[in-house]
Amino acid sequence: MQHFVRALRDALPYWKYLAISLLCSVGVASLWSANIATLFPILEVTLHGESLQNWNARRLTESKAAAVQLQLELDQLEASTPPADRKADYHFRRDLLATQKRAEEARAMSAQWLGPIINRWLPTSPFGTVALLIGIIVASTFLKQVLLVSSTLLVSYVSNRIVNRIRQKIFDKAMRLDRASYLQIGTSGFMSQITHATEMLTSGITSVYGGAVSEPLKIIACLLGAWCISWRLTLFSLILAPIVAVLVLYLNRQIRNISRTMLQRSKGFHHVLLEALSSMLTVQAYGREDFERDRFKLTTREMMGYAMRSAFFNSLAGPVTELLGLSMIAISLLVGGYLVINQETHIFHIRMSDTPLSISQMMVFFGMLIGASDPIRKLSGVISGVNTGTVAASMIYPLLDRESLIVEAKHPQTVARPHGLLEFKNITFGYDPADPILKGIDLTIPFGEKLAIVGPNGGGKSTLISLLCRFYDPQQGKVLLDGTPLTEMALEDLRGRLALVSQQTELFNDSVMYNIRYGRLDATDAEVVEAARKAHAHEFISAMSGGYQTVVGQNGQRLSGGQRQRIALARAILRDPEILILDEATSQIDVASESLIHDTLAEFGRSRTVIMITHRESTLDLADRIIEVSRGTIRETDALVRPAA
Ligand SMILES: Nc1ncnc2c1ncn2[C@@H]1O[C@H](COP(=O)(O)OP(=O)(O)OP(=O)(O)O)[C@@H](O)[C@H]1O
Repeated sequence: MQHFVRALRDALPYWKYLAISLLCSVGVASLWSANIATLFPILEVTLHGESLQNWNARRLTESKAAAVQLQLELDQLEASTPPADRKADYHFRRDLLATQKRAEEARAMSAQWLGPIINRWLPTSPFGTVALLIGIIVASTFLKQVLLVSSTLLVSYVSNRIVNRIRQKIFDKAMRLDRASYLQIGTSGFMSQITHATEMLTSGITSVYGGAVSEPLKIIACLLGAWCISWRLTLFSLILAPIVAVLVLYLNRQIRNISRTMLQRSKGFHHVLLEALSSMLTVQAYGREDFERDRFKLTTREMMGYAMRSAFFNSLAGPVTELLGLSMIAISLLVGGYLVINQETHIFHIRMSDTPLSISQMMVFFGMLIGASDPIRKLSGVISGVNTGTVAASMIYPLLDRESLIVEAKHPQTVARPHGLLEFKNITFGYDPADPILKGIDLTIPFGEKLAIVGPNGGGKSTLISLLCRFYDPQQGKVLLDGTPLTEMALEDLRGRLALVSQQTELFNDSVMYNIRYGRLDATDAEVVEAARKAHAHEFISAMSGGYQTVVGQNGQRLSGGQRQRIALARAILRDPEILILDEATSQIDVASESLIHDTLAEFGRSRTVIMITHRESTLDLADRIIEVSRGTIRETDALVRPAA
């Protein structure tokens, strides 16, 4: 719940909108009960066929006379001496007379107060009065709807603003989180949070700032109206409320549990969806369409099962809360009917009213309870909204609070541009610290060197590069640029010096121009073309019908593997980095093109450090030095791997 409260607190910057919405809700609630209260004069006028002026004057006279009469009775009673065995009756009667006298005095006072208003503003004919009151009801209903729409729009605006901000924060978190944590949550985890969880949160916030304020206000306004007629009867009619509250609490817990499970399963649902759609080639090549369809069907069926359970408990919430409304009305109908028919003030020796209730009072009392039962029913929707919001917030906020394991330096140090020396000092690192991949690595790379890294699959070559990019920090030892640990440099500064062309070429589903320019966003078209020329990509790009505006498809799937690699290389060249990292970056490029690219790299590499991970012997020709990474250790070797001349 505390996370949901945080989401609600996020609305504080929009307090003006919420304050206006609250005022609208107060207006709606007041008009809601006022409309019902207007029934009273209509009934009085219709039942007695007299004008309101007469009715009020009669009420004033009758109440004054009744108060005088009650005072007389009270005086007589107090003058008498009660027998010893009737003392309780004596006190009861005296209290009753005193209360009734006070009630009649209050009624006389209200009639006196209302008199000038009624005389001045209301028509004198009974029908004119009824017509005017109906006109007032219609106008106030219209005003109530305007206030309702305004309040709904304001609350929707605020909840959508909050949720947009939260979506943005989750996205930012995905961008800034360290790689280990990112992989742990997974793309599907982030997708489910950004889509499903935030949607649930919107519904929760809207419920609280919308229904959780306006519906209870309506209930309070109506119960207050009923309270004014008979507070004892109002309390009596609420006798079943505690039982209903226990049932609602039980349903709440069920709905919350199901919502939590649904949200967790939605991650699996996104996972299956993402995996199947992004690996379509493998799915189709292996004829696994039915297999994937079944997998998807299973997750959707599972989701549907939970959705049905959620619908079941949510649909129960309506009848349960309606039970409260119904019980209120049924009890008050029974008791009220008895009191009015017999013109009594007590039932089963329990006092329900000070003076016997009139038919009009009883009708308005019922009207108030019926008026309260509708928002009580709607409250069930609010409760389920709050539940789903609570669950969503309990998933979202821990993610937002998650700190990246890659900590930004508080006081970043500056390193010369270009740097002079890159060092890996006594590096030990494992994705699982108990199982190190790199063990006590020492490596020094002077600026301008072209270093080739070779070694068996899984030896730790890419891992070494990940440490240089600070995707991970080593458990032991340091990576240093000119003696400054990378952990003490600004991350932006460090990564601004690097360009990585990784094994899995990642391209965006946009134009070739966009993909190359991603290396340096302010590059001109001419610079992009120049970079493409250096990567020997210009020829094939120009040959395409759209040229540089050709859209490459999702992850560049409309291009060949070698073409994708050349675009990625152009992007890295455009970045003009201090350290160019090529992780099997030319593995799919044909031999003729590769030798041309090597010429480019030889030229381009003169003013920067180039680190090449490669299994290709031809690439080794470019290197000034070759090292082998195997089983977590490095071996510096020239003769071992360099092919014989
Ligand atoms: N994110 C990760 N989480 C856990 N283990 C990982 C992760 N990435 C790599 N590994 C493991 O670390 C080891 C080294 O992997 P790495 O990618 O560094 O090898 P490599 O030398 O680059 O291999 P290749 O030549 O096949 O690219 C492997 O055993 C791999 O299973």
